[in-house]
Amino acid sequence: MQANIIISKATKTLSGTIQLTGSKSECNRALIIEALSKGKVKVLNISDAADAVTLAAVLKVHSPWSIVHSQAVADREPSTIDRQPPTMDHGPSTMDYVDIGPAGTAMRFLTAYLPLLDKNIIITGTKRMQQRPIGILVDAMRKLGAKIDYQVNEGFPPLQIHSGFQQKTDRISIKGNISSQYITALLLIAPSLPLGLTLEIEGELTSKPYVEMTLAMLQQVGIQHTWDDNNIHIANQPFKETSILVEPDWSAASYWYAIAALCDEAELFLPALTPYSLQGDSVITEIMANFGITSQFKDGGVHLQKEAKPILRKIFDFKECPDLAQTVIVVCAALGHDATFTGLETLKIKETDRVAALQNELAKIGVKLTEKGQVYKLDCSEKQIPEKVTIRTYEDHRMAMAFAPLALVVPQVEVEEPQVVEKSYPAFWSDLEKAGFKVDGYSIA
Ligand SMILES: O=C(O)C1=C[C@@H](OP(=O)(O)O)[C@@H](O)[C@H](O)C1
Ligand SMILES: C=C(OP(=O)(O)O)C(=O)O
Repeated sequence: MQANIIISKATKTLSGTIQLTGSKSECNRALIIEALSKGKVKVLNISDAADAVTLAAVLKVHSPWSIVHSQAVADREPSTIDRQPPTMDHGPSTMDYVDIGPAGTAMRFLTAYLPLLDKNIIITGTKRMQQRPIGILVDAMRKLGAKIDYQVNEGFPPLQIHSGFQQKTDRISIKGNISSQYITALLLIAPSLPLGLTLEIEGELTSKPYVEMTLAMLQQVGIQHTWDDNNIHIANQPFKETSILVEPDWSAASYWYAIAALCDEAELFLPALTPYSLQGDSVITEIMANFGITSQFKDGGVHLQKEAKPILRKIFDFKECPDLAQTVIVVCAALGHDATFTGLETLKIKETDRVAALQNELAKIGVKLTEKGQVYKLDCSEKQIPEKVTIRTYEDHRMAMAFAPLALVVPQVEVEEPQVVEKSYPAFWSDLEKAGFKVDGYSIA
């Protein structure tokens, strides 16, 4: 465990260039595609995000092809994978064991992918991962023909995946309002299923841009689909020989937008980000325009600039960009901007209950986030700025990164368990230092 760090910033100004790591979402999709394509598709600009590193290491061992598929992957230590002795429960075959830690997308994508490998594998994750629901996806995979058992609690990891997958149907109906990751997981394996797959999405679809990202990436590698009303269809079809270039992570960029929004003056360059991103979180450019941040795409990246202007927007919806919720809510709190938020339903089943975590930590500066049905209101009327605030991170990278910008308002922000940022943005603290923040107690592990 790492010691707490204390963040401070002498001036409310920001300048320079920050090179962000690759998108965890794009990279995790690309890695699964690379594996299923048996190396026909290569991944370029693999992300440093721990979740992507872990998934790459798992796929290095558990892949339908034996060639070591990319040097970057080959160099990584599969530290989370152990071959266990056979267990009595699963007959004579070897039971492999995969621990994907806190990586939600990796857990969901592997739950669809691993049954295709004809192996016996237990897949588990952190204590929190064992509380993140997966029943909807397991039910869908069972209907498709996978043999999956729950090891401890019905509906939650760890899962025992057994060999012997045989596709039983080409049509699955699946709820869309809990996590889009279940849908992405199924779409990623669809072209490799002998009968292809038609997915009927029941009810509303949450986090829709992530499903669009999946389909766009599949299209890039030659996989066609149709999407009519609620039905997405992908036939069995081959991947084309090509590469996928992972873009920098727009969710990571959001913290720099937040910092800029809390500065008096800001001019920052984020290379390689484009306005045509597959990542729905690129909508941060529009959201932050309300806080005076202009985004100019030139020189092969985006230039952020701060203009003083009144904040007029009062309602923000995060249904299509849930990972931006903490960033924007903390900015509103720091600026004392009372606002209303919707689309936060899925936040309760992410790395932590993010609504409860936000409520607890915002209370430390006297800001209330109240819940009425599906509408959340921020009340800054009793906001008070202490000399120092200590932020709990609840094993959630986004709690650490969303609250760090508060150092522009509170003289000292202490962050507990700062290593959580490794999940998606390992260089976050060193990038803050580069940008002129003082980060005391920080050491690269
Ligand atoms: O598909 C993806 O890469 C993701 C989908 C979203 O999850 P939900 O679909 O569960 O909202 C998002 O919160 C997560 O960080 C990444
Ligand atoms: C929810 C997230 O990740 P995951 O579901 O992949 O753990 C996130 O990165 O905010």
